[in-house]
Amino acid sequence: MSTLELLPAVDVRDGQAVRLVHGESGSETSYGDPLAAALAWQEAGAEWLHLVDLDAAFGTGDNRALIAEVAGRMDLKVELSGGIRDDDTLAAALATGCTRVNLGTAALESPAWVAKVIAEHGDRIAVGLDVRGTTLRGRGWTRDGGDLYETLARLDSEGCARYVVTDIAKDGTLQGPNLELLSGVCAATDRPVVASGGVSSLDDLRAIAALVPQGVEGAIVGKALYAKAFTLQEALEAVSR
Ligand SMILES: O=C(O)c1ccccc1NCC(=O)[C@H](O)[C@H](O)COP(=O)(O)O
Repeated sequence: MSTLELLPAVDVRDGQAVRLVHGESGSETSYGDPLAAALAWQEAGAEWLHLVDLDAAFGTGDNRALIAEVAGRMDLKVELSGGIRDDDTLAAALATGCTRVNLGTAALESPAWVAKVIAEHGDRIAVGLDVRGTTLRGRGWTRDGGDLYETLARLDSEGCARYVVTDIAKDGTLQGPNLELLSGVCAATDRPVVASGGVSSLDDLRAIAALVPQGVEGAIVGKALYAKAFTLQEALEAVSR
């Protein structure tokens, strides 16, 4: 059985590392300098960083220069998310040298463009399936965007390499991941799944790791690390086999 990958999260709003509750704009808790946070996860042994431009996701500006600086300073693999919706924003994201980008809104609103960039960039494109129940949400998780399983079937047929699955009701709440949702998505696709939202404890990570045989490849951890529920070293140890 292979090890669950861990992706500590650095979500950037107005130049600061923050965490939101349910992804809602205005619910920010600030955790200071994004580069310092990213370097801390890297020094603690992270192999991945999940880096989000929340302003770009919400349409309240962007942190493009800062995101490029953080990504450029990392020796680890970077997954870049937030507001990547067209050729310009995709080119800027890929030019940071990140390992892959995570498309959200575009997969709901611009399916033809997403199919094209999946064909062009393959494994460098992941799609974020951000849901309330089984309804997808786009535009910084503020607008409904269709049915999870219908969209998943379409993206599978277009060759999407991987999905980042977030239960918005859990995100930033420290209430534990939605294991049922993760199992449901894994049953519906043969592509790897990255779990996101709600991790609160090492037991949550062990529960997600138990889904690796079903197709879960990784877990994003945000609030729990900032709240010091456990250290990254403890998390890496908990999911290594
Ligand atoms: O990833 C996005 O594009 C995004 C857009 C709008 C709101 C939030 C967004 N991402 C949030 C995250 O990726 C979180 O960092 C992640 O789900 C961690 O959640 P948690 O462990 O519950 O803090």
